[in-house]
Amino acid sequence: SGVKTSTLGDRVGIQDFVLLDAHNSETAFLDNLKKRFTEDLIYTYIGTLLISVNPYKELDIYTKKQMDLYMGVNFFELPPHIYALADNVYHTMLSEANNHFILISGESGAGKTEASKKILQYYAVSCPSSTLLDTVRDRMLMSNPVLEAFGNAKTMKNYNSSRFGKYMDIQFDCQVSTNTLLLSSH
Ligand SMILES: Nc1ncnc2c1ncn2[C@@H]1O[C@H](COP(=O)(O)OP(=O)(O)OP(=O)(O)O)[C@@H](O)[C@H]1O
Repeated sequence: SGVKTSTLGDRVGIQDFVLLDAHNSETAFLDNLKKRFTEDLIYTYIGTLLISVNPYKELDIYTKKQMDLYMGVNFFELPPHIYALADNVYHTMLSEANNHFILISGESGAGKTEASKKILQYYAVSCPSSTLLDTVRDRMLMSNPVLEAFGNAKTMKNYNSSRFGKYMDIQFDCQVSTNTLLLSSH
């Protein structure tokens, strides 16, 4: 089949496509995604890239407990998760002291907006806290409904489709707290 069972974590199919024997087989690739998806495992890595399949239902994987679990953990120690990616980017930024970006792409309804919200929520919870920062964070998280109210529309593919591209710039101060969020629409 070209798919071998991982010995780590969730054990359904393979968690990282780098381990797929049939690395040039689209069928094996899709089979693995499907196998994991039917077990509600929506995330799979290709090395440090993360593939996400929209579950179109609420999953119990975005709790504070899950966030705590992924904080500061080695990328490949736990099952693939968007929190692992967010955490990895954050810590790489700290250790390399330079800018990093997360590029989220996919067709309409793929779950890009939801993914960006999960990342923001993760940073809101995992970064150091103070009264001022909490205010900035709340504003940051609450900016989404405002932008969606102006820029989203119901389409055939997505009942809440963003009709604009989104660029978010999260700036951290030297105490590595979230500082500012700049948004621009095109
Ligand atoms: N991780 C998730 N868990 C549960 N539901 C999700 C998840 N991701 C997406 N969805 C569901 O799918 C819908 C569409 O997702 P989203 O709006 O993020 O897509 P998009 O890729 O941003 O689409 P567009 O390009 O049209 O704006 C969401 O409103 C939500 O109902």
